[in-house]
Amino acid sequence: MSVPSVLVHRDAGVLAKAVAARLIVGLVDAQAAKGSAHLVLTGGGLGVATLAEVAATAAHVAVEWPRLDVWWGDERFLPDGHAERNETGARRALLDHVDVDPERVHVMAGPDSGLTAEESADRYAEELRKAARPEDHGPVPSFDILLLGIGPDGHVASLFPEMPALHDDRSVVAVHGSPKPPPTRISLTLPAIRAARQVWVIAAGEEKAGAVRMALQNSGPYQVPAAAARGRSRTLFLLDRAAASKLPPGLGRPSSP
Ligand SMILES: O=C(O)[C@H](O)[C@@H](O)[C@H](O)[C@H](O)COP(=O)(O)O
Repeated sequence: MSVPSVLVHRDAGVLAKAVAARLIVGLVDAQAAKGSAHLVLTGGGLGVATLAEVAATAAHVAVEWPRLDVWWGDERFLPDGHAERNETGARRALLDHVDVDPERVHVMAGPDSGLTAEESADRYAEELRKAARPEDHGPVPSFDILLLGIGPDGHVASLFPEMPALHDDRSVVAVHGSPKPPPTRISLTLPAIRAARQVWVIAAGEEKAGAVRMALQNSGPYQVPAAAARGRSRTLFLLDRAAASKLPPGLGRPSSP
């Protein structure tokens, strides 16, 4: 697993723009190398703001959107089209504005599908399994870039401290009793997250500073799930100054004036 690199930007607005630019280049590079790419999106305010900045960046046309597989790290178990679904935010911010192949936008089914949360998680795990190739050596594709927001409690995706999902070796699980509403969610597990080539943890605001520090100081993954958010070849913590404000000196190189 890769040791995290930390990049710090002036504020949340600059951070979202910088992550968007980095994401465009990362996808272009992955597609140049392999002909296609797998991207895992995160929910949350900063995750969606980043996608909106991708849509607003003229260079996004350099991404071959029809050859991108879009996944989610987690989803709120809400009906299709619900304003609080991570999918809804992503479609409004970006996916409705680029020519993605609908067959390659892999949605975590909500209750309107007739599935229970457990069945929805199982279906997603199967979709991931079908997309995996022998060289991935596992039940999920080697995601090129996997985005994660982080909560003040150190959660990533819908993996909250001390919850059973953290001990699950499947790739996708249903989460009940989420401390962050809504209570029922679908989430990739840590093994699925750690199958990614690159994991980017994005965070802005003072309220994330403690979680960011714990995530970078090798806390236990059950107390701080973000501490296990590591990519196979690269891990980035992309922060604004406020979210980086509790890092020990020397950790966190300012990336923008
Ligand atoms: O479904 C969700 O809510 C997200 O997947 C969750 O993991 C989010 O990324 C963090 O809680 C950060 O959210 P904010 O960026 O809104 O603080």
